[in-house]
Amino acid sequence: MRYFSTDPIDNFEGSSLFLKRLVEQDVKENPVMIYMKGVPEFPYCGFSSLALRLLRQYNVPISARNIFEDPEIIHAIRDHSSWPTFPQIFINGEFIGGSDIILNMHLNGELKEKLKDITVSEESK
Ligand SMILES: N[C@@H](CCC(=O)N[C@@H](CS)C(=O)NCC(=O)O)C(=O)O
Ligand code: FES
Repeated sequence: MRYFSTDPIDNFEGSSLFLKRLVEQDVKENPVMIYMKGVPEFPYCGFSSLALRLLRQYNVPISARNIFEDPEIIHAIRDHSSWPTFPQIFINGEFIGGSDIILNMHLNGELKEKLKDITVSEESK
């Protein structure tokens, strides 16, 4: 499980262009990316917790970012997905949806299909 922080980056952190690029990079570089409320160990909200719990059943590397860490990132994420609420899940760069959608896809087998080519690399085991 990878968990990102915006802290170590101090050049143009906080600017809307920086955050837009950060989101683009997140979803490009991380096959399963979740923007959530809280950190994976302590989800702040049941919706984020549910989405994470479902994704964790598939033994794929999951990357997460806490939207409260830098609330400005919320705008960049919403601009990228055109989706208003959190959590937001991206798989292979594609916006998938929030917890309702992930739950439905888990139940109908679509999530398994979407995640089938994503493997856990040695370093993230
Ligand atoms: N039905 C939504 C539930 C998520 C939801 O309603 N999230 C709300 C409450 S956590 C939200 O993000 N509201 C906007 C905000 O808090 O900025 C889903 O499927 O993901
Ligand atoms: S933080 Fe209240 S419903 Fe998610």
